[in-house]
Amino acid sequence: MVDRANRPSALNAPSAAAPDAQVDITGTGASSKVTATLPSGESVEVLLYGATVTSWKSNGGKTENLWLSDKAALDGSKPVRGGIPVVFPVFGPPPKSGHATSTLAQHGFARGSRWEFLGKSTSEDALDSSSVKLDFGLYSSGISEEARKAWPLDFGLVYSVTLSKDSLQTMINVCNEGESSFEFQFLLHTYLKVKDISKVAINGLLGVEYVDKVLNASTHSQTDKSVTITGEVDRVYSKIPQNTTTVVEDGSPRFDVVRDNLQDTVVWNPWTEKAAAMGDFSPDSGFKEMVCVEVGAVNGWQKLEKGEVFEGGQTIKSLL
Ligand SMILES: O=P(O)(O)OC[C@H]1O[C@@H](O)[C@H](O)[C@@H](O)[C@@H]1O
Repeated sequence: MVDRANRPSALNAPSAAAPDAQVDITGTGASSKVTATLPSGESVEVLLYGATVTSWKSNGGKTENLWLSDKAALDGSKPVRGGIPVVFPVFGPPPKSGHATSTLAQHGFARGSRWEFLGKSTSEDALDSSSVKLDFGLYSSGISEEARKAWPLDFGLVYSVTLSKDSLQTMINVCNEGESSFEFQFLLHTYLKVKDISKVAINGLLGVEYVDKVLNASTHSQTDKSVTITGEVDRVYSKIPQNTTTVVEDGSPRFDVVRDNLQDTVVWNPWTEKAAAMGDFSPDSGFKEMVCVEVGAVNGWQKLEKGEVFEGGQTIKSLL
């Protein structure tokens, strides 16, 4: 169990980040964000609202890897359309009844809550001069009254975002701080930026079963080596045996998405009509420049007993 007294905080964290990595906190209220930049130019930006990573630049800061809608709300008025929203404690629309999450909003409350910046924490990786680790926290006491009423359970989340030269790692730590067990789902809703969706192939899912949300939630098996996107795609791949999913663009590997203690991956692209129907999705043609590859634990529920901790996440490697 995470000991509250020992949680890192922005005030008392030992400054173990890469010696020259620069970390800035800018903005106020719901628009506050933390930016970290490595001496070699790579950077990451995390909005405290949702602990949403809104930008990740590699290649000396020259290549943006995440798609962010031109109309994404960055003022805390609604979850961010783009970047990496954190989905917890339920994925998609919650079960209609009979589950503790039933009255929560789609994708839960974590992406719509203001997180705390806990600071630059010590870790072996962070001692490497080419990486910096930022920790964010969200606790039961920090969510809206409405969310607390809908899910009155005591939890602590610590979300760690580690920027290295060619990769970004995002890991969640979920702790049950209550007196009884609870169940949850978790997902990292990553919007990857691509140049041309017609040239994108997603590999690493061959033979995996998926639920196709576009085809009435029917179950299928991935029979092609690559998933290609030529229309709306909304698939939940489950129990994936291998940890790496590779996004290939124009024949060359562009991203490796490596799951850590997570077995599921959602592939989503809204395509023409769904994109146009979302008020915060812009430009309308933006679906041609993004694909969501969302790692998670969304098949069934993760159960945590009192005091137990779950850890899982991803490392995305930019292969340019
Ligand atoms: O509009 P939202 O709530 O951000 O959800 C976007 C999409 O998120 C994906 O994860 C879901 O599989 C889709 O069904 C959903 O449409």
